[in-house]
Amino acid sequence: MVVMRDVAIAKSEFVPDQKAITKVQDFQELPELFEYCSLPQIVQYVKCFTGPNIMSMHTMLINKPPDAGKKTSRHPMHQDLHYFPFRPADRIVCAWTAMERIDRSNGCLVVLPGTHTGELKQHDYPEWEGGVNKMYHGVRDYDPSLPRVHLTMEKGDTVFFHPILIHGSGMNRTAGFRKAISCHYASSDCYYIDVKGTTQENIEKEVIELALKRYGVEEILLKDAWMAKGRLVQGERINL
Ligand SMILES: CCCCCCCCCC(=O)SCCNC(=O)CCNC(=O)[C@H](O)C(C)(C)COP(=O)(O)OP(=O)(O)OC[C@H]1O[C@@H](n2cnc3c(N)ncnc32)[C@H](O)[C@@H]1OP(=O)(O)O
Ligand SMILES: O=C(O)CCC(=O)C(=O)O
Repeated sequence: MVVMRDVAIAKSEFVPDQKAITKVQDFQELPELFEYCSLPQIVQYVKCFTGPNIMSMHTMLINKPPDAGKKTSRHPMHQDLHYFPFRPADRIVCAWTAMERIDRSNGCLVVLPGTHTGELKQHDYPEWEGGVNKMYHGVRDYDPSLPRVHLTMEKGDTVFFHPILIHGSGMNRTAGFRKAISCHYASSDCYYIDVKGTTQENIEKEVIELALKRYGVEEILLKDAWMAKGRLVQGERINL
């Protein structure tokens, strides 16, 4: 399990540590949370994208904190495929469930409809004055005049979205922590790719640096991190 803190409050001496937590990732070893990934209400839709052999690849309990005044609670516009060294993209889907009412005031999801039919684009850190969270890359060039849809959701509402869809989330202007739970699924028939020489090289480099710093692991590729995180939800584990 990885606990992530908001860059603007991680080092604050005025904010208690647990109040800086912006998400808990990789909860696949925690049975109560992992139950979300096999809920029939979710899986019945997931399998329309993945087919019968379903793997959970990435899990998150997102706890977007009240913004500390630097707008770091925003999540830059991105395509999730940037982080994934497996294909095909059409066999990957994210389920994202609101754990309370979420609207523009507490930083709802923002999507650019139709962009899932495009290509994976170059991602880099956005040049934000107040700083940006580590490993929060943003899509470099997209048409800012494309229509945006803000997803207002009630508690328990779930969206399912494609990994090439350009999306992000806004600033939390409220005093509460905005909570959502999500799982990225893929068909176990998907296959790993080598990201060397692709736009994904920059995220692989960061993951390698993090693995060395945190776990002392020297020889690792992006796909090794994903192989270790993936769990079979239903069907047969084939490639992933
Ligand atoms: C490849 C990542 C997997 C995500 C795949 C997801 C695909 C789905 C779509 C998305 O979610 S897109 C966004 C994907 N990115 C992330 O989810 C970012 C996840 N980030 C983290 O989990 C943590 O921020 C991270 C593990 C990278 C923190 O790493 P560290 O181990 O370096 O943090 P640590 O708590 O040990 O603190 C080390 C230093 O960083 C600082 N720090 C802590 N949190 C930070 C933060 N959020 N940003 C920048 N700096 C941070 C901290 O103050 C400290 O500073 P000093 O070294 O100066 O003492
Ligand atoms: O929950 C959020 O604020 C954004 C989540 C997101 O963009 C993602 O999981 O890819």
